[in-house]
Amino acid sequence: MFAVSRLGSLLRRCNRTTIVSELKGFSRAYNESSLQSSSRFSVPEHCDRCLISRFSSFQAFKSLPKNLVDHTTRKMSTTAAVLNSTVVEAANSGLKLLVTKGPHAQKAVGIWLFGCAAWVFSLVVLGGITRLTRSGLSMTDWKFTGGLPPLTQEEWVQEFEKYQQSPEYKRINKGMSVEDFKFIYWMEYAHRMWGRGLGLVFSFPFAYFIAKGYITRQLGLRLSALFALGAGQGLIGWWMVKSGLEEPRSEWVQPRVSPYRLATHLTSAFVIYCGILWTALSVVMPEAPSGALNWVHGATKIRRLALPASFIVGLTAVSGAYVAGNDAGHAYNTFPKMGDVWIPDDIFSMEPLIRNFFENTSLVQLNHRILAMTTLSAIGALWFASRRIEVHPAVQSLIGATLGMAALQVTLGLSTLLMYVPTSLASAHQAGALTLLTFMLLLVHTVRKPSPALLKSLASVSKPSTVKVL
Ligand code: HEM
Repeated sequence: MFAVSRLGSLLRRCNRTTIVSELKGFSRAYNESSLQSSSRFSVPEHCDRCLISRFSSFQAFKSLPKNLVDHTTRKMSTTAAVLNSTVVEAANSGLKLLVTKGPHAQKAVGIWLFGCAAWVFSLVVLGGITRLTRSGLSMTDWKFTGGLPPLTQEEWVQEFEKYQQSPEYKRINKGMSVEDFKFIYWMEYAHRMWGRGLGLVFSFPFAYFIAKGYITRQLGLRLSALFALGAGQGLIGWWMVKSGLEEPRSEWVQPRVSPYRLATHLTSAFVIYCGILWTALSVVMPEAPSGALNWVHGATKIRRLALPASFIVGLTAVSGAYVAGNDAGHAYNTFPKMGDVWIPDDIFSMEPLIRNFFENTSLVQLNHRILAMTTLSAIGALWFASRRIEVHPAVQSLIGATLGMAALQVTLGLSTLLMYVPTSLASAHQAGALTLLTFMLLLVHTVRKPSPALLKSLASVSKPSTVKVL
């Protein structure tokens, strides 16, 4: 790594005198370097090769003594070979690569999976806006493969007539015009089609990569499970919408989807998102980034704190789904007190007791507040503890960024509540929850257990400071 970065700066500066002196140092450094015995598992093999060929064909070197250039090139090739054989060794001794056929395949599959994760992210946000603009109950039927929207005025009128039979029209939107109906219909239609689009964007490249032989059995099984979850998500979505098309229990109750089904739909979306993102990270980063052995020990300590913190973030997000599902954000629009009190007196007014946790506006909101504050404290504690732990600087920065995101998310949640749930803030708060989950996932992935091969090789390096960071 030392050599590659030296060469990189050499190529950038391109000044002949500097090049000559750099080259001499470069060559000397190679001879003396402990690099050949150090390990570096995720070596981008193609980069080494590409640098070597760039090095030997670089115009400015043509006028340099041939033996110097040849010597350095030979040394570089040897080092690359040593490093790459370490990769193979690592693979043979426990490092499981999810993608075969080299770095090009790894990159292609990684880009595809990160793209799919971004698609799911946007789908969740679009779903949130659909709910917040009360558009989610505008389509009164569902086909697995979808269908064309109404194209003529006559078809729009027919579709509108179907909507007029729904409890939402009768109790909330009575008197709505066809033009207004078109808006809510298009919102829901876009959400459904975006979901189906994900199915295509996921399955076609998946089939292609399988045909090319890039996907290992383990990755294939994992992605098939995620695909099944995605298909199931469509069914859950319709199961949720159906509950909103049924007549409410009493005439005083506003028609809305079941909070249980909404929470299931949202939680499943979070699980799919995290599953794809984790897999994408594992594809492009098959080995935990390490460095010196003491950083690996530090990472273990961070992992012990980060895992429970991630669990609390997940729980807070699910509790948020119940706040949304019960429209609980429209009550107690004050903070830190709920109205004039700290704890409303009706938090256990429903029978049986357990129902209060999922259906009682007061308790649902109180739970979300408590969990949100616990999340912020847990991440704050993680940040504080990490300052005393010797760990890779990138992990340190990631923890700082996660704490910043948690603070932003709490601010967004408070603003959503205090401003009576405007669509813009509420959907930013929802996107914030996903972003916070992304940070936590990235952190847990970065500090995951290194492979036995990496541990062994780090332990064999006597001077940690000579091991370069990737
Ligand atoms: C780390 C902290 C937090 C996380 C991870 C989080 C997560 C979530 C999630 C996932 C939702 C559901 C969004 C949707 O489906 O539209 C939600 C809704 C909500 N959250 Fe939070 N939240 C946090 C903090 C807070 C705080 C501190 C408050 C205010 C006291 C708050 C108030 C709300 C409200 C009012 C809603 C309902 C918005 C709606 O009806 O769309 N949240 N939260």
